[in-house]
Amino acid sequence: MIRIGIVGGTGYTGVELLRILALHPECVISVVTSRSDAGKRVDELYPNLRGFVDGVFVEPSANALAGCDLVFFATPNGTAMRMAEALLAQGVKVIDLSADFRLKDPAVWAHWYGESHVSPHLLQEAVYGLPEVNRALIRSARLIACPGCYPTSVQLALLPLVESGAIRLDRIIADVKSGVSGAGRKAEIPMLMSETGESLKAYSVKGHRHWPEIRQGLEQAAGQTVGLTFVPHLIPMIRGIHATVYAELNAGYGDLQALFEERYRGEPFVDILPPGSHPDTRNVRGVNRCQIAVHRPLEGNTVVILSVIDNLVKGAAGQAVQNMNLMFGVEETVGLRSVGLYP
Ligand SMILES: NC(=O)C1=CN([C@@H]2O[C@H](COP(=O)(O)OP(=O)(O)OC[C@H]3O[C@@H](n4cnc5c(N)ncnc54)[C@H](OP(=O)(O)O)[C@@H]3O)[C@@H](O)[C@H]2O)C=CC1
Ligand SMILES: CC(=O)N[C@@H](CCC(=O)OP(=O)(O)O)C(=O)O
Repeated sequence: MIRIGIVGGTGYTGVELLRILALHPECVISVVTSRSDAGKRVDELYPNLRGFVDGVFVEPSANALAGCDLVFFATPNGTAMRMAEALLAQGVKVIDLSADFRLKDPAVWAHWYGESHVSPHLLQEAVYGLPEVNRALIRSARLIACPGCYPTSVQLALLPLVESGAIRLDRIIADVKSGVSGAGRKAEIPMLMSETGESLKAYSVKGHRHWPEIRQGLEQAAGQTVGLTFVPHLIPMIRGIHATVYAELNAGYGDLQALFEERYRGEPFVDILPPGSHPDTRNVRGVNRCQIAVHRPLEGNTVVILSVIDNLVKGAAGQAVQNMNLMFGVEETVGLRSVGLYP
């Protein structure tokens, strides 16, 4: 059995990890941390876990986590980079759901995250945990940087086009909407129901920290620089991400539906929908799945890709468990097979 530690067990991605891991046959949840709820029973804070998760939250420390085989960080940016090294030195593997190890260049990381990176050498070692790209590297990694939620939806939408040279790389547009759980559980006025409940707005148009992450992934796939406009939006739903991605086709681009079906053939968690489909976030709610549809509008030389995920599952905790399965030699889909809720 894999002995699991979760740092940040009271947050939205933390409790989603608990929900998935509670039913995982190869895991035992050994340590779950919280500073503000230390001493409280996990199922007192989250009664949905009654009968599935036993134990109390404990204060986070390398000592408390040392007996684990694997520690997930479901913490704000800037936390894992301060604790990962001590754990790795004790032979504990680490999967970070935050952005601490996603960017390879420490200067770029410092620019977008507002402080210097405290473990820059680990940026080189960390494997970007997008299994549809890095499956072989993930299997032998001891430190995984789980992709952000927006970057997961956008990269999966674009990889077949970028890898095959089907589109112009200098004018890609990603228009992406997120539910409010993407901002986490912390209390903030802009996230109140009365602020977001009947309202839709874009934000960070000038630059969002997921922009360099998406670009890094696309540039690795293309082998050259890309030009990307990324505009995130906050929409009045709890879970879900809907990406609408626009790109200009190059001459001789071929059958796009076949391109996507071929690229993701055998991928357990990417579902290419039939031609003409319009994916809906509710169909992936609570499941580790990305549904994608490829469209050619009537006019122009544009391809439009629609991509939906649950930000807390394929965009965070589910993808983290997918990585765990690969790292520990467990069949990739174990603990992750489920069907979305409808309606
Ligand atoms: N929400 C989402 O859709 C997604 C989130 N992510 C990333 O995952 C990470 C977690 O997100 P989310 O679950 O939404 O966040 P939340 O704000 O909901 O939860 C954060 C958790 O971290 C703990 N925590 C906060 N500060 C520290 C600290 N300094 N040391 C140890 N524990 C700490 C909190 O508990 P306490 O303060 O009691 O210790 C809490 O349990 C973030 O980096 C986020 O960007 C990634 C993809 C999607
Ligand atoms: C809706 C919303 O606020 N979303 C978050 C991004 C989600 C996320 O958690 O991103 P990281 O993992 O990179 O921190 C935001 O825009 O800041």
